[in-house]
Amino acid sequence: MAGKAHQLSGEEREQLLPTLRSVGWNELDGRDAIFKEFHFKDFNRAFGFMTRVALQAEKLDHHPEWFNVYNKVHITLSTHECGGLSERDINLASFIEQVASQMS
Ligand SMILES: C[C@H](O)[C@H](O)[C@H]1CNC2=NC(N)=NC(=O)C2=N1
Repeated sequence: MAGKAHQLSGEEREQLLPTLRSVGWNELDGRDAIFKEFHFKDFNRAFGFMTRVALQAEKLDHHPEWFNVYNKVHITLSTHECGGLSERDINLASFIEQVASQMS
């Protein structure tokens, strides 16, 4: 991905996070990252969702930390390069929302 990621400023967070908060993303305690739990009808839907997200993550060279069991997918987003939240996480979260809305 082009350019170096920078950790979001307070002002950038005020601008970018409310939309994601309104659809269930929360900031973690003790770590500069965002988290959301997704629930699907069954494993096929959950894994289909993960497959689509994985292909985009690879394209963006920005990858989720995630956990799956059956129909549940827990996702944490953070940027290692800058040690916290960057615009890359916001962009990936927005893509993830688009995919989830098409899968559930
Ligand atoms: C070398 C490679 O470009 C980096 O390790 C990328 C890969 N995927 C990544 N994913 C996430 N979530 N954060 C990163 O900083 C990151 N960096």
